[in-house]
Amino acid sequence: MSFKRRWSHVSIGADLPLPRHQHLAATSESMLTWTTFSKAIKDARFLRKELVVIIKERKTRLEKEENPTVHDLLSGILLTLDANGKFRTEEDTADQIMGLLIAGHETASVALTFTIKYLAELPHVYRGVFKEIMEIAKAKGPGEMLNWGDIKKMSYTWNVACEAMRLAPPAQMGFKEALSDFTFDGFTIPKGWKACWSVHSTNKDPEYFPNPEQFDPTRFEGNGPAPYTYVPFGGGHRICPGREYARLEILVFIYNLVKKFEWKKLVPNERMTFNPSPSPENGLPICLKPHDTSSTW
Ligand code: HEM
Repeated sequence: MSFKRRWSHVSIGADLPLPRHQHLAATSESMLTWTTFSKAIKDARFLRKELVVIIKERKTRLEKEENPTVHDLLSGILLTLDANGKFRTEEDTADQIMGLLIAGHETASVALTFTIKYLAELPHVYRGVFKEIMEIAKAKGPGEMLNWGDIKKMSYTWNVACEAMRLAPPAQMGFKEALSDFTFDGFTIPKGWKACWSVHSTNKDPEYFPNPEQFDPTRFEGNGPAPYTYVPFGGGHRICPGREYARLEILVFIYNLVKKFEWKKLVPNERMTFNPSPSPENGLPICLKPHDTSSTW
C-alpha cells in the first residue's frame, strides 16, 4: 500500500454536524456583540422556528394517541409536566432542545478536540494512554465491545482528558444568582445579583494547581483536586447532569482512535480562538498514521 493511501488527513475541531455558529448562538446572544454573532443569532432563530414546526406536528400526533408514551427526547419533553404542573409550550420545548444540543454536543466536541491536540503534542502522555488502552484491547476477543469494567480501567486516559478540560474548559463561565447578601474578597454582592463564575481562572489557580499552564495528568491521581477548585462541569446541585455520559463518550472515542492510530498536527503553532468555546483556528487538522504501518512521518 502506498505511503499516501495509508495516511488520512482529518479535521477534528470543525467536525460538527450543524454549522458551528448554530451551537454557539444561545450563549452568544447574552455575552457577545451583536455584530460578531448576528449571523449565528439569525441561524439560531431560524433553527428554533423550524423546531417549533416539528414540535407542533408531534404534539398534534401525540394528542391523537389514546395512551401516548415516551419513546424519545421530544415525546419525553412534551409529555412531562413542568415545575408549575403544566405542559410546555412549543417555544419552551424548542428552547429545551436547543439548550441540550449546545450543552451536550459542543462541550464534548471541544473536550475531545483538546485531548487530541495534547496527545499530538506530548508523546510521553500519548504513550501512557496507548499502554492503558492496549492492555484493555489485548484482553478482548475479536469484535468484543467495551464494557463498563473497561471504562473504569481507563483512569490515566480520563486524567488526561480532565487535564485537557482544565487547560481548555469547553464551557468558559456560568451565572449564579445570589440567594442572600454576601461579601467575597472585599466585594459585597447583594441578594438577587447575578454573579459570573469563571471556569478558566478557577481551574488555573496556582494555589491548587502549581505550574498551572503545565499539562500534568497526575494532578488527578489519588483524591484529585480539592472540591470546587476544578470546575469544567460546574458544581453544586446544578452541576452538569451530562458529565458521566460525556466521560463515556470521550473515553470510547479516544479508545478507538488510540487503538488504531497515532497522529501529528498539520499546523504546528495553530492559534486558539474563543467564540465562546476554545477552538483551534484551522479546526485542528491532523495526519493519522495506523499502528500497523512501517512508514515514517
Ligand atoms: C465535556 C462535556 C461537558 C462539559 C464540559 C459540560 C459543562 C457544563 C457546565 C459548566 C454546566 C453548568 C453547571 C453549573 O451551572 O454549575 C453544564 C450544565 C448542563 N449540562 Fe453539561 N457539560 C458537558 C456535557 C454535557 C452533556 C453530554 C449533556 C447532555 C447530554 C449536558 C447537559 C447539561 C445540562 C442539561 C446542563 C444544565 C443543568 C442545570 O442547569 O441544571 N452536558 N454543563
